Amino acid sequence: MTVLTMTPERIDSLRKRSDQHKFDHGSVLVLSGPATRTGAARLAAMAALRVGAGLVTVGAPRDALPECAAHLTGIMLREVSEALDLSLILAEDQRINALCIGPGFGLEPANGATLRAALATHRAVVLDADALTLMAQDRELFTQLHGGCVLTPHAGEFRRLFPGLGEDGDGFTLDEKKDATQRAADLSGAVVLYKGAQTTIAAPGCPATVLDTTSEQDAAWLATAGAGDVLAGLVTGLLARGNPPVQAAETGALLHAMAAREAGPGLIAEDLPQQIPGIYRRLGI
Ligand SMILES: NC(=O)C1=CN([C@@H]2O[C@H](COP(=O)(O)OP(=O)(O)OC[C@H]3O[C@@H](n4cnc5c(N)ncnc54)[C@H](OP(=O)(O)O)[C@@H]3O)[C@@H](O)[C@H]2O)[C@@H](O)CC1
Ligand SMILES: Nc1ncnc2c1ncn2[C@@H]1O[C@H](COP(=O)(O)OP(=O)(O)O)[C@@H](O)[C@H]1O
Repeated sequence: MTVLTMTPERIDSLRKRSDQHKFDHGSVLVLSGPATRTGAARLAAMAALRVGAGLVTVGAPRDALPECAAHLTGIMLREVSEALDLSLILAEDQRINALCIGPGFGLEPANGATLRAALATHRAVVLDADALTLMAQDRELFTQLHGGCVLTPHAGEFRRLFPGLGEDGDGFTLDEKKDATQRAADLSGAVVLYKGAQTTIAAPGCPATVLDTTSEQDAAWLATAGAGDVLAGLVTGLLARGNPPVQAAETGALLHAMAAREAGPGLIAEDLPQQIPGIYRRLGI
């Protein structure tokens, strides 16, 4: 079994060199839901910025712009009210090289069109939460997935998106979870990061890797609202920084668990991105 560790190569890939500027570290766009539902996207955006993406922008519907502006400082803001807005932004700004869609996004039918527009550009994209549910409801969207996509389902989302592959009432052994993750990656053509105390990650045609935190009390505190949104942002930031999708998923999961250890019992989602500087310092980055 391949167990994930923070190897010297992984640590090296996280460094910034003195001859680089912000655009060398990629540009992220995180799509938000409407007013009163912007928190999840903001958590993801903060995580993407902390992990080292050069620029991070939240794309939000018009009614959500004041709420986002009141909360965001180092993160930029654009209006994305419909699919056309996203297509125009992505056509105009070729530097945006990683997207995050799903946290707090909403399940309105028009969001399916926005998701389709994102997939059509073949940009690297993390699909989480509502993006996964939208794809479960519209199988045509599922067929648009490509090798630059990373899917980050929890058990409920996995069951919806991959009927017949997810856990039944008896739960999964680790081998069963690995097998389901590999099959899901093969079916979707995307990297699949299946969340939980045992996180399994697979790329199409490759065996799954495992991050097992079942014996860790601190990691159990990740069972809190928004922790998954932070993970989605970490992976998106790592994609923007040029990591291949499977490496971005693996390094993101490792940093997420390290952030939980660092923050400890009582942690809430907002605490997780703030742990990254301390973790990087201790890793010698
Ligand atoms: N700060 C914010 O703004 C936050 C905003 N958020 C946003 O809220 C939106 C809804 O997302 P969501 O995940 O809460 O709900 P949903 O898609 O209905 O799935 C939940 C159902 O699945 C099932 N289930 C099974 N296993 C499970 C598991 N391991 N973990 C969790 N669920 C599991 C479970 O069913 P049960 O097991 O109870 O039968 C449950 O009924 C989404 O946009 C998200 O980004 C949140 O991120 C929080 C912070
Ligand atoms: N008991 C646990 N032990 C370790 N990690 C956990 C545990 N419960 C949840 N997590 C992690 O916390 C995150 C929760 O994500 P998710 O269920 O999508 O929550 P949200 O939608 O509220 O952000 C995932 O990364 C998951 O692996």
